[in-house]
Amino acid sequence: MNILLLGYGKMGQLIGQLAESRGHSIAGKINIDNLEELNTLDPSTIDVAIEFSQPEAAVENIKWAIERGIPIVSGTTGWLDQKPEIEQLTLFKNGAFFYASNYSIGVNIFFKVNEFLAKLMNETTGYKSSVEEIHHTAKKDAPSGTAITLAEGIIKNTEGLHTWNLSEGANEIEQSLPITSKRIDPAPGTHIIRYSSEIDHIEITHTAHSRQGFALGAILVSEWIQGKKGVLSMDDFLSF
Ligand SMILES: NC(=O)C1=CN([C@@H]2O[C@H](COP(=O)(O)OP(=O)(O)OC[C@H]3O[C@@H](n4cnc5c(N)ncnc54)[C@H](OP(=O)(O)O)[C@@H]3O)[C@@H](O)[C@H]2O)C=CC1
Ligand SMILES: O=C(O)C1=N[C@H](C(=O)O)C[C@H](O)C1
Repeated sequence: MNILLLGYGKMGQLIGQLAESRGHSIAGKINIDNLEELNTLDPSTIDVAIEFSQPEAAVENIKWAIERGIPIVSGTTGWLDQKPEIEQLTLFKNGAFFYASNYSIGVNIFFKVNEFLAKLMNETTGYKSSVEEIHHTAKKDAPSGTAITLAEGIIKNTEGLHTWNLSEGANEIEQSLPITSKRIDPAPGTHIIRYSSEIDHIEITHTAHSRQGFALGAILVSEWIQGKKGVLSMDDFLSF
């Protein structure tokens, strides 16, 4: 595949290295300071655009690819209020748009375990649920996209929980799941789900040891998306 990297920071660089080691070529490495390079590219030579940039840049990057008929695999977090607009454009242009808040296979297994645990906990009383995420200090958004996906998985399966809130103290909000965000270097990404009662607590944790799992997942999805159309997600890609 010939891959265009939209965003060439920590993730873009790792994806580039890994993609080349799998025999793919890189059509371009686009950052804020060389955006004009996009005008020199021939879209018909690009098999996929992989987008890991920043919240304010994601929508324009994704639109750029969809409008040129290039399948787009996006991992940028913190812009999802505009996802419906992107989904509409994808369908209108008969394009291919893939989004995941986390491309690691381990985290996607963790998402399933989280939903299963939430269903079990919904059958009992006395436990308070919460989410904690820990990332490096350069992260621009909070809570993490992964923490939001985890919170949605809990809320969907818990009677009486209707929303989530970014928790900065001990204050509890009725019918809301608290998410705590911590920024500690060099944490690539840790997510903890807790159910606490007076008697005990239950905790499940996913800890990324590096960014390798995110990068590999994005490449595997980019290989898989070839020839596909529509709005796609990890549920389409994974068989579990
Ligand atoms: N879904 C997943 O599995 C994962 C998602 N992420 C998400 O991916 C995103 C990127 O993460 P990461 O690589 O660590 O962040 P970095 O800050 O290291 O990289 C982001 C890059 O995007 C560049 N950029 C800024 N504006 C634009 C633009 N308009 N077009 C193209 N590139 C631009 C930045 O350039 P400059 O530095 O010059 O501003 C920077 O090089 C984040 O939103 C993060 O949350 C991260 C890991 C996994
Ligand atoms: O910014 C990061 O680094 C990460 N961002 C994603 C998120 O917001 O969930 C995924 C991963 O945890 C790393």
